[in-house]
Amino acid sequence: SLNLSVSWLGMKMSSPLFNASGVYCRTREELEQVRRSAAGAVVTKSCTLEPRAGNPEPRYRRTALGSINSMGLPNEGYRYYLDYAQAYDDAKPLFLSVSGMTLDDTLTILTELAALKLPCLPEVNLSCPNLPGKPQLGYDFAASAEALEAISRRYARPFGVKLPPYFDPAHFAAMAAVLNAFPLLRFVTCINSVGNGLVIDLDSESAVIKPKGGLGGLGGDYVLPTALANVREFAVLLADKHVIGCGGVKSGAEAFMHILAGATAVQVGTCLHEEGVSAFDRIEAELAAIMQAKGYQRLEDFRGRLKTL
Ligand SMILES: O=C1NC(=O)NC(C(=O)O)N1
Repeated sequence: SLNLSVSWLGMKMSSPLFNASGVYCRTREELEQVRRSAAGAVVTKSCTLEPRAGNPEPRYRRTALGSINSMGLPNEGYRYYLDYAQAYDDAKPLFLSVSGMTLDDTLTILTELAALKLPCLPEVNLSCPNLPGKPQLGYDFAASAEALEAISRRYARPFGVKLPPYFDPAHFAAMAAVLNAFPLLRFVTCINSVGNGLVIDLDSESAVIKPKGGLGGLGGDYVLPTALANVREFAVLLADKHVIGCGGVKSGAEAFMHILAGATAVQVGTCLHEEGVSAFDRIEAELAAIMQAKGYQRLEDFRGRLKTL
């Protein structure tokens, strides 16, 4: 029979699917819905030192090809998520997404996380594209190296990062060189939304979201090929690290593609936002059907085995 489980970094996931940070994970009610669902893990909304209301609305829109968002890191503040993690008593892995407004804030949050000696791993967000005036850290290789150096020294435990999409082999190589210098960095999640797209409504002749003149991060069908390329490139370039796939997953087919490209596990964002947590059951069943049809019993049978022409 089929086995869709994933064992990595001392954790076991019964399904390779879980939520993308930011979706179904701001409040404990949402987190509990994901925990009780068929998802194999749970990740929290990126947290900051203080609670944040985020950007003015409208700040999220579904479109025919996916989504655009400029949420602006609305969250309950890091203590809320540490409290949730302390009370969390489930075999399903819990990841804590951290996105301090400054490196110091991120280090403060991580230091308090370390002190709690919880099993949950941090996913440090280097890629929020929606803070007016703040560039995505992941596009500044020197600043990324500085942050990873400080985290490795101060947190000094296994951690992961959420990366922005890159679009040039020189950038894949440059960021891989930075990431490979940090052995405590055990996973990268590729990708965050494709930053600063502009969706225009023809009838109203207007942008569809309010922040930043309508600029926002793209998700869904728009980003699948970019997400797959980033998963593939970092799966090849990073030595002894896991790549978590994120971007454009709406069925078993895209989940299969992410794993074929090298993903250890796969996050679902836009599709989860639109469909709800039943998406995990559906996508998992579709993935199993594809594996069955191809004669694969386990994810290891095809993970990373993308062919080229
Ligand atoms: O990292 C992020 N990516 C997004 O696409 N949106 C959120 C946000 O704006 O809070 N953050």
